[in-house]
Amino acid sequence: MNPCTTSHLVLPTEVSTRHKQILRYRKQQRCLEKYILKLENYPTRNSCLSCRDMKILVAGGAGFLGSNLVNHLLKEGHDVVLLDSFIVGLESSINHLVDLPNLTVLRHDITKPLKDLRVDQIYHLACPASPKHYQRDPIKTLQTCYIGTENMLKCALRCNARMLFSSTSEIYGDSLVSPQPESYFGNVNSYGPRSCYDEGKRVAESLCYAYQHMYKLDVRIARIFNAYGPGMPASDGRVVSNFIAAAINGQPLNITGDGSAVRCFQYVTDCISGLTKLMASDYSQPINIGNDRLCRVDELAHVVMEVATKNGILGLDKRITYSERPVDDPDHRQPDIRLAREVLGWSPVVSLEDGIQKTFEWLLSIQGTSLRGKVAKTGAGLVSLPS
Ligand SMILES: O=C(O)[C@H]1O[C@H](OP(=O)(O)OP(=O)(O)OC[C@H]2O[C@@H](n3ccc(=O)[nH]c3=O)[C@H](O)[C@@H]2O)[C@H](O)[C@@H](O)[C@@H]1O
Repeated sequence: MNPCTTSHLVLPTEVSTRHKQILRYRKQQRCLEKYILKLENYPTRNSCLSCRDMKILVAGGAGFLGSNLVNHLLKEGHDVVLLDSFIVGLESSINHLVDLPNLTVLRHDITKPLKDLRVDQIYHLACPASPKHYQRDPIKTLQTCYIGTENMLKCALRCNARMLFSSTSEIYGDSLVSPQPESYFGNVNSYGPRSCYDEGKRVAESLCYAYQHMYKLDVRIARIFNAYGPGMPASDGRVVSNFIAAAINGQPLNITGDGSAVRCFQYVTDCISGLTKLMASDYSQPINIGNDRLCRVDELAHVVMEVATKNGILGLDKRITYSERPVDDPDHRQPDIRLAREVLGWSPVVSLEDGIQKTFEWLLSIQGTSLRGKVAKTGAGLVSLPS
């Protein structure tokens, strides 16, 4: 047996690694200090909700929706604590923000207990959302949905903060009704490859309401339908970024299935405005946030090809390939957004064509941009960026 592989041996390199970890941990503790909850100083919920300078925690803040939300909240003048495990979320998605004084970035996996952060509101968006990512480690996805959500709820409880949970259209499964109203209970396969996400989000909704029931915690549930836009990396794996990235690279657009699956794609700024309106509202039941314009997947392919052609990428006509449809891929997904219109006064405003054009321009602009490693690690698995 190679003695170097036995676990009780401590090699010199490990000693120095441990030392570095301790130093990083101390540094991180110093950075965390200002967020440690002091109950006597804590403002009441009502007094802080109308302020523009709230401290807001965005879990999953380096993800596609999270990074767009952080951007928006910073522009609104809030202090933002961005928390992300950076397993799916990309450091590059927040590189342009890290120098801002009112942003703090923490590397933290929400399945681990959370330090006492003092915040007024929590947007809990931390979970891989692309089937490619959430199916890679279904156990971790389930843990993130259940344990992670419970850790966020406990944090909200300690702070007396309002928490918005990002649920999903996937909780309706392969829907038997269309469009899907919030009252529809869904048609979900509890053991298929998507179940870790679908059932995970369902149990997380249930957990949010259990906390509301038991502890009067103030929760908001947004069921988000197929968002896309700038900030969704080419590697995301969802259809819009896959199609646009393929078009930019002059590759065929690959449809999984026969192209007849129906989705409704919402542009990211519409989604963010839906989330912030929901957070500011008094409505605590689940609410659909989506665009109700129907689009078959093959129609989306044509929209992307048209946009690419307009932008000077030629020769894409009929460059579509087909491959096997994923198991349990929902046939027909369309949000019923009457409730969001009525209760939040919200409806999507960006057309599919405009949104695809903007996303196309963004993906084109970041081609060749390499990731800059601005986020420093700490030994405890938490990271703080210098503000
Ligand atoms: O973005 C979302 O809101 C949702 O995206 C996925 O749900 P899905 O609708 O399956 O999203 P995509 O992976 O983008 O697939 C949409 C359709 O396009 C097809 N597709 C996907 C990728 C691709 O390269 N080509 C392609 O034809 C899929 O088979 C599916 O029919 C996730 O499962 C949800 O968690 C998430 O909430």
